[in-house]
Amino acid sequence: MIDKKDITGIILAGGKSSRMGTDKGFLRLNNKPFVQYSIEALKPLVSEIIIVSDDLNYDVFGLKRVNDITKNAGPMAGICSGLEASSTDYNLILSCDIPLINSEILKKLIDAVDANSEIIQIENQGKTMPLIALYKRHIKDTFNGFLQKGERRLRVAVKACISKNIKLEKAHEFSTMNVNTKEELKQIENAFNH
Ligand SMILES: Nc1nc2c(ncn2[C@@H]2O[C@H](COP(=O)(O)OP(=O)(O)OP(=O)(O)O)[C@@H](O)[C@H]2O)c(=O)[nH]1
Repeated sequence: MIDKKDITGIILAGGKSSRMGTDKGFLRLNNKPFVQYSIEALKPLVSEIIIVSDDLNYDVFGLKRVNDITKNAGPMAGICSGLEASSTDYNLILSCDIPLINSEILKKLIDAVDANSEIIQIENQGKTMPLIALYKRHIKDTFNGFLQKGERRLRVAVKACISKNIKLEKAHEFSTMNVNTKEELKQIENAFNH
């Protein structure tokens, strides 16, 4: 079992939010900003939390915030900026649009650490989730190589690394739901209130 002091939490909170139309991290569920759910899920498991966003409004959470090194280049570029700022070998990476996430799920990623895997990601109903995943810091070099070639697709870069998937049991399936649209926001509000 790796120690908390060797793990950094990295939250991606940049991007265009073109489908939602407003910054997703500041959407609210039960009056709490979405990004705060990611922060609270990470907190018991990591030594430091870094938010990757050019938006100064995220400073309100009192955490380390770093700007994107490569602008408007999507989540893979955001991951590189976070890993560049991290001082630990292991890094739990989360998006800011998964307000039902919890520490129990993230702990499964930590428990699955082995000598070889560079990326350990959640798999839910056959879908892998590279934005609920544990990354070794050195994979930023592979990712930067892809970005330099103009390849921005995170899934393509993940395939080039040694990765392992952790399948979620049925009871947890809803916890990884992400919100991209106003309809999905309504769905998650309904789920939360029932
Ligand atoms: N730091 C950073 N985070 C990003 C970037 N692009 C996306 N993200 C984050 O990655 C996660 C998944 O984002 P997506 O839903 O794929 O993209 P988006 O730009 O937020 O939204 P769409 O424009 O609707 O696709 C969210 O937490 C975003 O905040 C980026 O360029 N930089």
